[in-house]
Amino acid sequence: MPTVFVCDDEADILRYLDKLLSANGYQVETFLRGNELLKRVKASDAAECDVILQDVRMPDMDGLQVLKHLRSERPDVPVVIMTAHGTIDDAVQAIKLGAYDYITKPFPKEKLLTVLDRLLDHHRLANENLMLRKELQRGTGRSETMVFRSACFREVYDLTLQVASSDANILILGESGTGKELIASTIHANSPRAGKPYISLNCAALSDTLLESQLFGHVRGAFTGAVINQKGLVEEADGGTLFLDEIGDVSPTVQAKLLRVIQEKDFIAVGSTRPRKVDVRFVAATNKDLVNEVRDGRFREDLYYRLNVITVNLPSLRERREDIEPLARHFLDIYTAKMKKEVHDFEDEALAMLMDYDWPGNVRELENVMERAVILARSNTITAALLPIGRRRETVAAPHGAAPLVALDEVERQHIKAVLKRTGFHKSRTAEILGISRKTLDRKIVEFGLSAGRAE
Ligand SMILES: Nc1ncnc2c1ncn2[C@@H]1O[C@H](COP(=O)(O)OP(=O)(O)OP(=O)(O)O)[C@@H](O)[C@H]1O
Repeated sequence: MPTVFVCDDEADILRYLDKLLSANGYQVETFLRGNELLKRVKASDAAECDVILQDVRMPDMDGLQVLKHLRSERPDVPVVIMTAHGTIDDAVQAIKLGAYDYITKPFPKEKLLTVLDRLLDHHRLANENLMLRKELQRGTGRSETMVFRSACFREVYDLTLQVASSDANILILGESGTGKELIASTIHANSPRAGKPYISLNCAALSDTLLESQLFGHVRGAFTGAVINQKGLVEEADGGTLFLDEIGDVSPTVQAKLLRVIQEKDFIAVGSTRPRKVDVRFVAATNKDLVNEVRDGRFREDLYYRLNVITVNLPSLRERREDIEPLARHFLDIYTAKMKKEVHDFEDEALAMLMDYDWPGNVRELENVMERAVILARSNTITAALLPIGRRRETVAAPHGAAPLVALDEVERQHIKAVLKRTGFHKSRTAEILGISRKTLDRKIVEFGLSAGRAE
């Protein structure tokens, strides 16, 4: 339930607002004086107050002064100012001082509720962005062990270390889950930029406008909801490395902006006119055939050449079956330690199944399978029954005319398949209809074996 702090020197109005807002799903705290409000806000933490509704005329303190203090004390809490009819100057001043919006008294209750609703939506979005940014950057500086036994992956690894020491931009190609992100962070960790930021961004996880503002930042007022200046990831990666995953999904507008920052080493924040200098090394990755994308006009050729100074090609897991067993043992160790379980080995049949399977989702799929197996394991060995691979999905015979009874994930698979078919395999549209992110859809396509050629 969102919390509103309301401050007005008229007790009747406070009572009215308290009743109105409480009845509409808000938690309300009221204050008759500006300094009481300030004291409470200073003592509150981020979770305690979502929005402040404040009268601009107050007996103890000038309302605009209160606003000024509020903004410097807690710039994260948006303030809506209430002004009297005919005092537009106050409203203008308040907006200049950083109020989110103003509302003129007397106002119809719907008007106030709409303003608050809209504000909380924007605020929620901004917080989600913040969480997303944290999520996106979670990989920063991680130094995971790279496990392999095959000669072909050894070559990839050697090339990775070799190119890491240069400052060239690098393009990593490989199917989903082959370890592109891991290679990117290894490049950074072994480069002269190692002590500087490593920032990773999945371009397909964000809408076009959000991606642009995440990358280049925005200035206050650039669009509705842009209440503060926001640094972009390009700027945050200054001096370090920016990893752009799923670069093949980037729109032409963002492609043009990326080309500029790579070529000119400067960028312009959304809503700004002033270019800013940065020094960033770009590592990009995709599971798309970029040459095809360039040929079909969906990806700029000049950007392709700028990013693709050196290419690292990651083989799929089925092309390096020698790596399956060491990887499976590696994930077994990780998840038994995590879940504090004593599972040390594989039944022969289980190992044979792992070796036989085609792994369309590559190392990520193997990791997921191992995590699940460890969770479900009841003894100290991984048995074939714990592995959801290579077995036919069971159906229960149905009475004449009725649909067969199938497992829930089969229903999910069929539904995703049907929507994909209906949209002509348009992934963004499909994800939108299903109400899931593009990334989740991609994962499910792999998991359910629904790639374009196979979703017949
Ligand atoms: N050689 C390896 N050794 C150990 N762990 C690995 C190896 N390759 C991949 N992994 C692990 O497998 C998971 C998937 O790898 P990663 O995220 O790097 O793949 P990706 O190619 O970037 O996937 P996507 O294309 O879906 O973004 C990660 O948890 C990663 O740490």
